[in-house]
Amino acid sequence: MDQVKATTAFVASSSSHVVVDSAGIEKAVENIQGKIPKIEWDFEGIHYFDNGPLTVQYLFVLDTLNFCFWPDKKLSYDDLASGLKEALENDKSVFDADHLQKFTGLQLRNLLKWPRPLPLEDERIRLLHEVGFELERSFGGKASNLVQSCGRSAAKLVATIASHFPGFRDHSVYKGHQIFLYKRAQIFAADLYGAFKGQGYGEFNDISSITIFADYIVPAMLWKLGVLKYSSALASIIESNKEIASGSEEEVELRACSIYAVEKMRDLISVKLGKQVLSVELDLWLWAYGVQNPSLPHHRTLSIYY
Ligand SMILES: Nc1nc2c(c(CN[C@H]3C=C[C@H](O)[C@@H]3O)cn2[C@@H]2O[C@H](COP(=O)(O)O)[C@@H](O)[C@H]2O)c(=O)[nH]1
Repeated sequence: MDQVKATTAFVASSSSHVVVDSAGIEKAVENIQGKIPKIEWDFEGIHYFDNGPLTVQYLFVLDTLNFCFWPDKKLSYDDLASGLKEALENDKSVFDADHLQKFTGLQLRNLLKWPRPLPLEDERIRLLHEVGFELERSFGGKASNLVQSCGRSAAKLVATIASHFPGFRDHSVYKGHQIFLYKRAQIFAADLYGAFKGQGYGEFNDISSITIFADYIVPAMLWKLGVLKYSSALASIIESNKEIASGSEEEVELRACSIYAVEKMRDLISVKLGKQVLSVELDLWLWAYGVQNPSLPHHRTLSIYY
């Protein structure tokens, strides 16, 4: 996690298209007035939960596929979470490692009851195969063993996932430097923490080391709050729904500056309000408000990472 914090700080200090506005941060923190709106994990009531290892398997599959919904105007994260939940309720073996290795695009589509190909469907299938294969090879087929092997450390969980599963290596090269963002690996740790309410598979002694999950909703919310400012060229690209290339300076800045800005918000909350807040809590607040504002323009990048 130190790499995520250090490298995103480097982007924020070198950025050309996005500015992290300290006055905007001050204002956002003042407006919070000591109360970070408390959002319940699963506030939408769409996730599978049985308090056991099958929930861990469900969340790992969910976060393997937790990216790029926007190219289909109707598809959202909720369709994925609730579709996978229903599939698991109908067949408890659906996400067994041997099944994951054999999934086809059509099967995944049918499982989610989606009438047309999913965005980046071939990549989704490749990633399911990769996860099934590596879970079987190194963790007895079970995501719960992967979690248990990390001894209640969220940072170790993120590092272990990144080292075993290439599809989770959410890195970019920016102005010659490697930048670490790890959205889906971190959100898996946060989902465990949220679903199991910090107990059992969700107990981590270092949950405060996790940063926000740099997707396309949180940057849009930070922009709306005045925490992020865009160059006029970037603002017009986002407002006109033009695609931004994966790995471009603009894309890396949007994501990295979001992580850095929320870390700065945490620091300021600690100094001004004497409270320690988790990035997980700030992320859920920002994301929940962001998705409830569908008119909020967000950047569009074809990516398997978010
Ligand atoms: N930063 C952040 N990004 C998140 C989530 C979640 C869902 N987390 C669940 C966990 C607990 C809650 O109960 C949530 O339901 C999805 N995303 C991202 O949003 C985008 C989808 O948007 P749209 O196309 O409108 O559905 C896409 O990039 C997706 O990867 C989050 O929590 N934080």
